[in-house]
Amino acid sequence: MTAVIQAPEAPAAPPETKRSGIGWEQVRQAVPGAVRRLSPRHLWHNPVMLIVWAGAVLTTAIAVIEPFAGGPGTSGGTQVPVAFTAIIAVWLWLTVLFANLAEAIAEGRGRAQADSLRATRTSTTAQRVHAYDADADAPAERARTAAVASSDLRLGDHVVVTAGELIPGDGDVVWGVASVDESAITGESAPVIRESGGDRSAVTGGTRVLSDRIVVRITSKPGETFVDRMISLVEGAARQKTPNEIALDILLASLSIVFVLVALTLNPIASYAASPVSLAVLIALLVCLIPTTIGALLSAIGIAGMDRLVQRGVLAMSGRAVEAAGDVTTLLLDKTGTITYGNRRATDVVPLAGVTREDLLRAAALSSLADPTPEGQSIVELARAEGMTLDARTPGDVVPFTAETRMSGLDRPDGTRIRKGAGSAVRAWLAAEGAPLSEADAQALGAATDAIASSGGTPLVVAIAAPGAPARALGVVHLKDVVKEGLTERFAELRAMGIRTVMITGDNPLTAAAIAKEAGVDDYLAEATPEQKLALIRKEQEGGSLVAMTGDGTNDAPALAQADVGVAMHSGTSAAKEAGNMVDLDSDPTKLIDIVRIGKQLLITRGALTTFSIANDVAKYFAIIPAMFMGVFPGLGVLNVMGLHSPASAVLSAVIFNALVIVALIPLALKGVRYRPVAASQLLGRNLLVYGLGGLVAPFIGIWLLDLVVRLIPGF
Ligand SMILES: Nc1ncnc2c1ncn2[C@@H]1O[C@H](COP(=O)(O)OP(=O)(O)OP(=O)(O)O)[C@@H](O)[C@H]1O
Ligand SMILES: [K+]
Ligand SMILES: [Mg+2]
Repeated sequence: MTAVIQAPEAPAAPPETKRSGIGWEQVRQAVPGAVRRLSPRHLWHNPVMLIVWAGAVLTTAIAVIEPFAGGPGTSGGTQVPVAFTAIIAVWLWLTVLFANLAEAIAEGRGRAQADSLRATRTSTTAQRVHAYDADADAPAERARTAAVASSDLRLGDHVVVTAGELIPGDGDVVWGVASVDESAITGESAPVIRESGGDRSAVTGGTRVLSDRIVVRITSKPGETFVDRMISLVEGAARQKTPNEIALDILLASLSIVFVLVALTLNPIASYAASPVSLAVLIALLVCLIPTTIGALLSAIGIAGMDRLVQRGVLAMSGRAVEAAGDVTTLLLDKTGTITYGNRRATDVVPLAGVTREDLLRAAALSSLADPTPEGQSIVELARAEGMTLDARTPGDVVPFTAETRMSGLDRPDGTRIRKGAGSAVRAWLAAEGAPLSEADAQALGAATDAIASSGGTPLVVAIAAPGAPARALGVVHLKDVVKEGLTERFAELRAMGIRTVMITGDNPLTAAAIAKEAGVDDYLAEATPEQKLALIRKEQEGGSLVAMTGDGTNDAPALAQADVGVAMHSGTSAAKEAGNMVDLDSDPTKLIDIVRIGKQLLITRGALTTFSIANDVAKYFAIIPAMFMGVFPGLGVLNVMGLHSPASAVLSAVIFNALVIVALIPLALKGVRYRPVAASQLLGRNLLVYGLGGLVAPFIGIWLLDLVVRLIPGF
């Protein structure tokens, strides 16, 4: 492994996907695919290889006709060996084959994983809800269900899934909480919690419910599920060229055309002194000069980059996102569930003067009975744990929590209205009710919320407006959350990569500051609404930054869609997963370090091999031209520094070298060049030195060695 950076808790990849080098078995399995790709239909997308293919066809035709037209004759004034054209033709075909092999091996790496994913798509029976019985206590009991095949489920259907059953399709949990075994998809054997109301509501078809019972709303059609997308991703079927790849392709094609012209001008020059160079030699020379190395490996590099991400448990929906990750300068992270574990729970209540602890807790719990968020449910649990009895029926009109209002509540049938939420939101509500806080209350409330916030907790202020009495604040609920371990070191690594981390949260500035300090992020934005998150990303992008964002909530979705790299947590809501262009199966926000490293590695590998390829081609020109014409222009013999045996052996050696270089570089293309988090300029300098200089020197040594062997062939 070249990985300099390793996740402290590296997730276990499914066993069949644990692989680093290339085995013979992999090569053997790729050969049929490589042969199939010899059809021009497939090569159409690869202009450089298409030229080689056309050259191979032409040379083959010449080799077939030659014997009837009186042998190969002379080329550039020298006698050409009898088998010359045929051998060149064989090596040109091999050149195309090697290029195809690179791509086929790269694609083959995902096949085993695709097969095991396909196994999760087996049809199951789903308990589809067709009616509700309003008198039953809990939603799962109210549901009247009928068994249908999972393939018959439609968007918006509700299904009940009970412990031991497979979840029949992708969806969001709308009622209940369950532990789910997602190992079929993530390879991670520890069960995960999926629950309604919060940011951990998405479930995936083919995973198994281990405990309890949930109601799931189906969010994807059969055939368009997450697993379907995952399969086409790991198989590379959905792969499209990125704009960068297209640009590079155009550059390589233009270079090839220049070399076609160079090859064509050889004859008018040579013919002053001798008979023209044969067509087979011209084609061989052309293939040596055009950038075949990078042309052969370009798509394999892209596929391998995607594959490396899959190995780390990240599904990239586009190659473009992977490339963007390599250039990311700013990383925005959601606080709750991303930097913290995300199960914000009520641990305590702080009543204001003149309010009993019991009154405060009862009001908070009443307003939370119909609040499905984990925060709301935890308040009910706290009240029950303290011995309070609460009627479970929804008592009045629910005011649901939204990220915009930062508040939720209940309007009871007797006219009492209870609100709980962020301090600023509840204060504004009180003011709107015509009962702003008294000086003393404001001070006491401020002290209580500040104390909770500076410890990193989230304070929820509770207020009540009973009929006939002025509205008033009752006190504060303390929601506690825990910062994930090991974040500080990982953010430091990001800093070393030149990436600024910014935490964005809907929470108040004090809590945000405390958590930001504890987690070690560079900056934070507090009390951010979804619109502000979006605006922040736009602002960063306008300033020229490439922005990555990780998030899990529905309120993160617009920002995830706007970010250049939007990494949705697999545990998050369906909306978040739809909006982003990557999904992290392990729901680990620091995975972005791996994503950035893999993106950078992809860009560097492509750059390094392009440099090598072009340097190589230039060197080949100077390596073989002197040998080719030494018979005609004896002066050129001086330049034949390697003492190549004959023009024919020089050309053949160069063609063979050109083909073998592709094979030699397949492992590097698939594995990626080494990456360390150093300054970009340093990296560029080092790569130019290694791959540029290496590319210049390698042909001289390689062709010289091959010539020693080729000269043993009779006639050469
Ligand atoms: N169930 C709830 N009822 C009332 N108020 C809530 C509830 N949940 C959260 N709040 C308040 O709303 C604020 C915003 O919460 P929200 O979960 O939307 O933040 P966010 O934008 O997702 O940011 P982050 O997830 O990073 O904390 C919280 O800080 C809290 O004060
Ligand atoms: K070449
Ligand atoms: Mg959130």
